[in-house]
Amino acid sequence: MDYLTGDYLTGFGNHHASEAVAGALPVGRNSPQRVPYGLYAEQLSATAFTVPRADNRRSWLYRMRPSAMHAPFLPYAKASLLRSAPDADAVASPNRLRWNPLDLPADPVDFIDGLVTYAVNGDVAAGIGCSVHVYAANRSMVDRAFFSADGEWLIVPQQGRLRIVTEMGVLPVAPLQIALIPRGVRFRVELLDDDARGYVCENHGSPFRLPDLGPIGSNGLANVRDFEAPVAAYEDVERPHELVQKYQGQLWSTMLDHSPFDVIAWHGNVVPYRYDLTRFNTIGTVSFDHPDPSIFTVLTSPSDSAGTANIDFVIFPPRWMVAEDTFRPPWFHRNVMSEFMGLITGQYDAKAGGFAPGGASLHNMMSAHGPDVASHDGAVAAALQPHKIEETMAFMFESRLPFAPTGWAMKTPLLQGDYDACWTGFRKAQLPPGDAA
Ligand SMILES: O=C(O)Cc1cc(O)ccc1O
Ligand SMILES: [Fe+2]
Repeated sequence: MDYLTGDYLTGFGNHHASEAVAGALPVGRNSPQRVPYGLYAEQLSATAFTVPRADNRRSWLYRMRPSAMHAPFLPYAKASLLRSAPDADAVASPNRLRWNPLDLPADPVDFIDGLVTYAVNGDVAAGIGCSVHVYAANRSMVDRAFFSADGEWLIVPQQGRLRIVTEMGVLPVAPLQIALIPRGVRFRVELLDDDARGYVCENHGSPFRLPDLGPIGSNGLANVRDFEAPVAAYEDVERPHELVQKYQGQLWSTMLDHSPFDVIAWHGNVVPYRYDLTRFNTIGTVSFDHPDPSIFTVLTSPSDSAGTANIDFVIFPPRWMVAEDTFRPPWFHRNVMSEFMGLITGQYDAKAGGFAPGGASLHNMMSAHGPDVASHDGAVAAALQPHKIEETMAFMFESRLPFAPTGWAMKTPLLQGDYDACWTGFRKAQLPPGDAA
């Protein structure tokens, strides 16, 4: 199948149904006494059974063997740099931090072994916060599959196209698209190009959903119809397969004597999906002032406190800048929320240099940040013609919980020792003489 073609089930939060073999999906009941073809029925719950109907998420999978048929998981044999909170080596920092892009590997490395955690927040066991990982890989996963019991995975490719094989079907995903793999869903990442690099937000809290639109109305931002889930697809492979899971921040592994991608049919609203960020209907000011970046929210994981997200996934897409008498780039600010940023392509309008595609930055709760000197001075001097910011895509994982950078993230030479320097040398404002207290 070509990576951009194929059939997809569209919409967000829908109850879908799909069968790869005619007659495999039971009709009128979830768990008949005898499932067609001797398949095994299995419910996958992403929310508690009793969550109110509008937020309740579960799917039914009809597979060749029950998932339960496996030997005990043992600690993963290789050293992994994946972490989740609490992590004794991850120490909260009030400092502004920025990293150069993660190197692409020289030795053969697949998606699982190419993952490293940059920052963690919340508490994985309590089901709050997230873990932010970056992957750099040059090999497809072969005869092995992965799932996270710790949360759903929002995958943001930065370089290299991926073919993500999941229990519910196949999702090709390229840079400027995102993929979401629900908690517990097994997947395998194959590379469609020589190398792949990207970001992952592992969400330990409530599943991502679309933000409310308020006065924007019934359309706009990420539109419901642009989310694509795969149709059922399976493989009938009887070869040893390694199944790796992330459980409470640690990797565990077991062996199966078959491929776990043996789901013939499924229905429900727990689905992997992809979304093309270039379809985002970007909205901005047509008068004055730089709006809060919440207008760029693609997905939100709400917390128990209304409007105060466990995590927001926010993008900074190409857009027209037309504001009059306005400092157009992001303003200086100190935020109660904490901001982890990455760059997929191009240049970010608050930073004239130093923030490269594949790099990352962290501005934690109440840390003062904003445009660097060059971006500030340029924006103050600019003739305010309509101007299009083009060929760029930055993003932010914004959370109510401060991020703790991992031990790896604080020790790596990718951490820029001189990041604070981008905010030195601002000229002092000149007051009229004689009015100081
Ligand atoms: O810090 C950043 O660059 C992200 C950001 C962008 C913006 O337009 C307004 C506020 C904000 O935190
Ligand atoms: Fe910010």
